[in-house]
Order: sequence, then C-alpha cells, then structure tokens
Amino acid sequence: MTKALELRSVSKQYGQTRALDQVDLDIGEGEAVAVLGPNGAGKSTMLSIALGLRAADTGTTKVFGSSPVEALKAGHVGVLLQEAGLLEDVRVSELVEAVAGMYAKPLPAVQTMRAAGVEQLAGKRIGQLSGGQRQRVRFALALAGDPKLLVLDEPTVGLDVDSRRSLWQHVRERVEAGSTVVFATHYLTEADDYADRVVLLSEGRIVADGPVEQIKALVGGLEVRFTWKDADPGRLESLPGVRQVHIDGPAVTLRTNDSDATLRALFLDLHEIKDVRTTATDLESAFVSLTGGND
Ligand SMILES: Nc1ncnc2c1ncn2[C@@H]1O[C@H](COP(=O)(O)OP(=O)(O)OP(=O)(O)O)[C@@H](O)[C@H]1O
Repeated sequence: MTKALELRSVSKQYGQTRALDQVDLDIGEGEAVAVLGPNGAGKSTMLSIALGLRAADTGTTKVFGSSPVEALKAGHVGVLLQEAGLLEDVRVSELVEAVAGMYAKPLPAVQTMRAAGVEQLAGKRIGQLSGGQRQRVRFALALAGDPKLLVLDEPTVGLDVDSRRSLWQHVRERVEAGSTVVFATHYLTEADDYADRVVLLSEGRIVADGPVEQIKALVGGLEVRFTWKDADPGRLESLPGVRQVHIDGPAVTLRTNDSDATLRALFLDLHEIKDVRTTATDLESAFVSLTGGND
C-alpha cells in the first residue's frame, strides 16, 4: 500500500542546533497522527521537510511515493503552517477561489468556506480579520484543493472553543472519509481526542510513536492521589508498586505499577491520608515523563 508519508534517516542542522536527528517515520493513508513535543523539539522542521518547504541535510522524504514537491503540485497535500502570511487586501472569498483555482480538483469555494467556518466572512478583506478569523482562513486554504493529506502545524492556535471544536469535527470527517491528517500540537487533549497515533519528538528525535493508549501505557499504570499533611517521601517510596512520588504541599501523587498493592499498603499503614483517588495515567503525564518535562 502506498504510504502517505515516508521519512528515512532525515536529519537537519541549523548552525550548532541539531533540529532533526535521523528521523524515520511512516504514515499510512487514512491515519490521523499528532506530532507532540516541547518547544524546539523539531516539529515544524519535520513538517516543513515533509512538505518540501525546507531541505533536509540528509535522508529521503516521500509523499504518496513521490517527492514532496511533486505531491504538492499534484494537489495531494493541503497545508496550514504557523503564522503563514496572507494577502491583506483581498477578500476572503477571492483568496479561497484563487487558491482553489491552483488545484486540479478543488472543492467548491462555498463548501470550503463553510467547512472552515469563514462563510460569514466571505466579503471581508483579510486585513480586517482578527487573529482567530485569519487562522480559520488558513484552514480554508488548506482544504481548498480537497487534499488526500492535510498537514496542520498547530492549527487551533488563537481559535476560540467553538472554532476549535468545529475544526476538529471537520478534520475527523475527512479522516473517516479516508484522508490522512498529520498535525503538530501543544494541546495534549487534542492529540488524545483527535489522533489515532502520537509521535513524540524531543530534541530532534522520535522518543515514542504509537497509538495514544500505547503511549500512555509506556509510562505505565495508574496514578494514586491523596492528601497527607506531613507526607514522608521515604515511606511513600517504599510502598509496593510505587515508581514515582510527587509531593506538592499536602497533595501527593504516586505513580504505581500495581495500584492494588499500593492502595492496600496505604490503607494498612497510613491512617492520616485523605481524599484518595486513582486515575489512569493521562497523556500529559506520559509526555512529561518521556520528554523530560521541559515544555
Ligand atoms: N530557521 C532556523 N534557523 C536556525 N534555527 C532554527 C530555525 N528553525 C528552527 N530552528 C531551531 O531548530 C530547533 C527545532 O525548531 P522547530 O521550530 O522545528 O521546533 P518545534 O518543535 O516546531 O517548536 P515549537 O513548539 O516552539 O513550534 C529549535 O532549536 C529552533 O531554535
């Protein structure tokens, strides 16, 4: 089966900064993949190399089996980049129509504008739009060619809650119809809610790659939270199953491989604790643990 995206040993250096270090990545058609990582991890660099907008120093990149530039020319790829410039003097509908006109099989402009929530803004000039409205126009331009692959770099930055929801709803509809979506985000809940797979980047390297559930499982088990006024870290560390102890004032969080054993020992031993809760490790904890928490 043709892959939507294939990176092989891709490296990129800016001066002394190694932005990408031997990255291998395969994304199949129909996948929804979130690229996560702290600031400077290499997310934008990786996406722009995948799009042919920056050249890698070494390695190869293929989009639907061709070079990224050929795939773009063929109209297979729609792109939303961080803070991409827009022409200030043209009206929204004119811009959407102009971009659609560059593709072989575009969506009707009205449909694109409706999908991106900019229908009501069609007659406005770009220069009159707010930051969030501009971001929705960028999304419209990414959709204009009805692409098989959507690449979105932090697509919901600056969007209000309703606009975010509607953007993701549209993205999911496209994925369900067979399109591929790759997006970079800092919002872990977006990866959790809208991606099937998470690629975690840290210092230019992929440190984890898999289904959301698998990434969560990598850091393992459950968290046990409770309050204990004068928590004794040594005692907590010696409880069965406990891998990690975090104390913040009276609030204690334990990460454990064996929550049953941890809870049994807690209740037997420590009568002063209150408000015990257990929760599955969330993506945020997985992220902090796997990237060293420098976001
Ligand atoms: N044009 C450039 N010139 C020099 N250094 C650059 C350039 N672009 C990126 N870098 C550096 O490369 C590294 C990776 O940057 P990149 O923008 O890919 O990270 P990112 O994960 O997208 O970060 P963010 O979450 O902040 O958007 C960073 O250390 C950054 O400072």
